[in-house]
Amino acid sequence: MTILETEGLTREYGGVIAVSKVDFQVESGLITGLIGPNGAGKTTLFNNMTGLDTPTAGKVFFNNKDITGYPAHKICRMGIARTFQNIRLFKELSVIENVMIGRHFKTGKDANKGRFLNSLKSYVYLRQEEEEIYEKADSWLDFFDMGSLKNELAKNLPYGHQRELEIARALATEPKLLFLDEPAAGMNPQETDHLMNTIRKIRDLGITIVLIEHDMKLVMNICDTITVLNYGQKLAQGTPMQIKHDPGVIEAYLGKEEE
Ligand SMILES: Nc1ncnc2c1ncn2[C@@H]1O[C@H](COP(=O)(O)OP(=O)(O)OP(=O)(O)O)[C@@H](O)[C@H]1O
Repeated sequence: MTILETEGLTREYGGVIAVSKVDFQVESGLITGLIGPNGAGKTTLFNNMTGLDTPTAGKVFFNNKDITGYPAHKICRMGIARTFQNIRLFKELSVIENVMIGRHFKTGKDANKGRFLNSLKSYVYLRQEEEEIYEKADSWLDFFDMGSLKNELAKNLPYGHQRELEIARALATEPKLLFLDEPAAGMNPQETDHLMNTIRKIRDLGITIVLIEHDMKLVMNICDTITVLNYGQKLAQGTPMQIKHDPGVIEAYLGKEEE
């Protein structure tokens, strides 16, 4: 079943066509890789599917609903979460507070509900909600084997843990679909191996994953399906094996990587 798709998605900046008429499909329950050389349009496509940017043409559908142009917070509440290429943690906050912020983002609307007249009721409600948010964040940290680090400041974590903490924060919004933008960037081989296991574990929870990644070992090992962009256009789509042997892909991308 297709959980998300784009139809003819195009994003033009002035004269630059960053993404051109891309039809991209994400199948529910799978890990989809999005690869391509630098400047191919991967992050632009991510931004246009997650509400950080609006396509100049084309459509985005989530569970068959047209979400083109929806703002990021609305898309998040519908069940799509993401991480970014660069680390965006609150470095002076604790590890668990960073995860709780993700959960607050999801529940924020309800927490503000009965603002004035129901202030006492809402105080009790917020206390309860805060405890639930803490418990939930705690269980996500256990999932990431970071339970013992929950009171550390985020800035004191080793790099690989910081990147995984960002994923934990995104998961705290309870998404059905998770976008990861270069999750292994800057990781050493041990950290990358740990990340691969983590991503598989997330998929096994039933969460659909789309990832942009330059690390070919990671992409080829964990993706069920891969889409390749080149100069803003879709060049190929298939299993890792099909992509590995696609002459157009080898010329545009993998060939260069193997040099
Ligand atoms: N806000 C913008 N204004 C103008 N041009 C942009 C903007 N964002 C992206 N571009 C251009 O669009 C093209 C695609 O960029 P994008 O960042 O999406 O590529 P990418 O595949 O994610 O690259 P990388 O692997 O290096 O992160 C590039 O030529 C880039 O310079």
